[in-house]
Amino acid sequence: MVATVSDLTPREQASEVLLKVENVELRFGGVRALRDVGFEIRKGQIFSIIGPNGAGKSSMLNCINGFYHPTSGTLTYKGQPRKHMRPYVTASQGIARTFQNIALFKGMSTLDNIMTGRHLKAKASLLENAFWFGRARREELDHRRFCEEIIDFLNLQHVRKTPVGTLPYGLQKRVELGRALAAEPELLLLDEPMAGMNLEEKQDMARFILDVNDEYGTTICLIEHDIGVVMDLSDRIVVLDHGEKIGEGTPREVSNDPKVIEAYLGVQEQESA
Ligand SMILES: Nc1ncnc2c1ncn2[C@@H]1O[C@H](COP(=O)(O)OP(=O)(O)OP(=O)(O)O)[C@@H](O)[C@H]1O
Repeated sequence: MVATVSDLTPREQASEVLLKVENVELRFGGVRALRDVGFEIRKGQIFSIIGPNGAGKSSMLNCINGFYHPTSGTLTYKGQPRKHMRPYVTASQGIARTFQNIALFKGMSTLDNIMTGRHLKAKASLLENAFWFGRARREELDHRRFCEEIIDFLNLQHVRKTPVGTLPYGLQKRVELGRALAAEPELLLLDEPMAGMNLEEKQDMARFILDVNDEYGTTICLIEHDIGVVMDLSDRIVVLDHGEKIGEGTPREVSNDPKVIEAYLGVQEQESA
């Protein structure tokens, strides 16, 4: 069941629905990765999707960015229902993502990796780019300036020229966030941004996620197994289990929901004890 408006805070009620997911079903042969899933993400929210391994979280993110196409159900982004949209089209409409396993160009520098996030913003023609004159030259300089701002924002100045493959894991994750931000997304999908990080790296990443949401006004959809982080950051949480939505609400509502405790939070506590 999608949350009723009365469940939302006044700030959330005042903001428009950016993404509406209705009755989404996703099958891989006999596997039903998602079953009748529905929720709404409002502009400005930090929205999290949680649940045990194999619950369907990444599948949901892949449906949102067009990597998978739901077997049935509807995704409506900015009021427009979408049908079989490819990732580059969703990207051009303002949806960017990071991946569970870092997907960067390891031999390239931090700056060059972040610059790759700008390619959809390029308008210069092939000819202009080939000879690097006129619009191509101006664009390149603008993109570079924009990426340098992101590097400052994410505190990456000291590694701006370093090949990312040589950076510690936490910094690589931060570069990946920078590359996603370079696309100036309205909706940023983060797939386990804290995975494999130590406590200090997690605290840094949590701070950056809050700052991105606050300073850039970016709406965030987060998948994360670190429940402490999820509870601290999220405005709203949806809980999946075996492809089904078993709970939704504020962090407080979700953490007190017996169904969610039984399926996920209780198990998490036992594992970390
Ligand atoms: N490309 C695929 N082909 C076949 N089955 C898939 C595919 N992608 C996902 N699945 C199946 O769909 C189900 C949901 O997987 P998904 O990766 O979405 O779960 P998850 O909640 O993200 O898990 P985790 O927390 O371990 O990343 C699993 O049973 C998985 O094996």
